Amino acid sequence: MAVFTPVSLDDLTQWITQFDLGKPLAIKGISSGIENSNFFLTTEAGEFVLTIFEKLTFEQLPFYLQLMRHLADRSVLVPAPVANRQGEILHTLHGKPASIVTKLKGASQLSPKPVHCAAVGAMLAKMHIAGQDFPLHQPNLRGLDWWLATTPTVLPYLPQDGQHLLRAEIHAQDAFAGSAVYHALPRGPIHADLFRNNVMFEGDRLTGFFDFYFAGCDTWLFDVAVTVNDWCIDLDSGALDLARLQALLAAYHAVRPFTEAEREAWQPMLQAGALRFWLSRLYDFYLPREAEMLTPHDPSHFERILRQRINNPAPALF
Ligand SMILES: Nc1ncnc2c1ncn2[C@@H]1O[C@H](COP(=O)(O)OP(=O)(O)OP(=O)(O)O)[C@@H](O)[C@H]1O
Ligand SMILES: N[C@@H](CCO)C(=O)O
Repeated sequence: MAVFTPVSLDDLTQWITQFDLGKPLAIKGISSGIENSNFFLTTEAGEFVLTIFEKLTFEQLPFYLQLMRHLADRSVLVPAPVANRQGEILHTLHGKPASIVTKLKGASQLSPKPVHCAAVGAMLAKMHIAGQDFPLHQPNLRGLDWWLATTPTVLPYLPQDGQHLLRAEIHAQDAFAGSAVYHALPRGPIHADLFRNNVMFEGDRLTGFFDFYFAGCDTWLFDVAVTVNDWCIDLDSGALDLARLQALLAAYHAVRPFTEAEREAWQPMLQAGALRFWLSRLYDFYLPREAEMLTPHDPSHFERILRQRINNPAPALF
């Protein structure tokens, strides 16, 4: 159960008239989300996803929704926010921020093969290029500043060897972020959470990226590292799967060639991608927010990935 704010067809009868979507025909709560109340909505115009935002505010949402609109307008496969007749894409329903976006076809591919990784790599590169002229700016809110602030909060919960690893890695990442190589990295809006459960496929055909609510402006290579650390690994050991890795990187590189600085930064960036999710999972595990509904993700998964990246450096980027 993850619909926090119920919505019925009756609630929509009047509300939906601000859009050119015809009459609402069916609405069904989606159970898998943990951040928002999501619904599949069928109207005379087709199928959509209605979201009521439970935590994000009216001030925070334009960056995410406008970014999706911007990318969709440039043929990147993402849900397109639907505007009302006034051209607005952020709405109010039951007193909370709400959006309607197009529904992606298909389902998540949770056991990806190289062909799926290649599709993800190519679309990610396309997304980075398409985001270059996006006019709004928001930093990656789960970037270095957040890692530095969160580390002392979670350190006391870790055993000695975990504390040692976390201290060493945060120190290394702080130094890396001050380096000339880091400052030479190309950057722009990134998804920043492109895990297997945030991409849809129909068979082997990618139909879209979704869940942009961790997006922000950061290095493109960080996005690639986060994506690789989920799509191109053996989930039990955290070890890289070279066939999937090669497929994702080659497809990305064919659309947007990696730069020399990115080649130099690849190893520390893979570690940064692992550190980010180790920290957020530690935080959610040891300091759960009030009224947290679901079991937090296992932090040790990303500790394993971080140790793997340190002990078994990835092949060089081409
Ligand atoms: N545009 C879309 N098209 C098709 N399905 C969607 C779309 N948006 C969301 N979904 C479905 O709704 C589910 C929950 O969405 P989403 O992951 O964005 O929610 P969330 O509340 O941010 O959850 P979480 O934080 O767990 O990722 C997805 O797993 C997916 O099945
Ligand atoms: N992808 C994140 C969850 C937030 O979307 C994780 O696996 O920790």
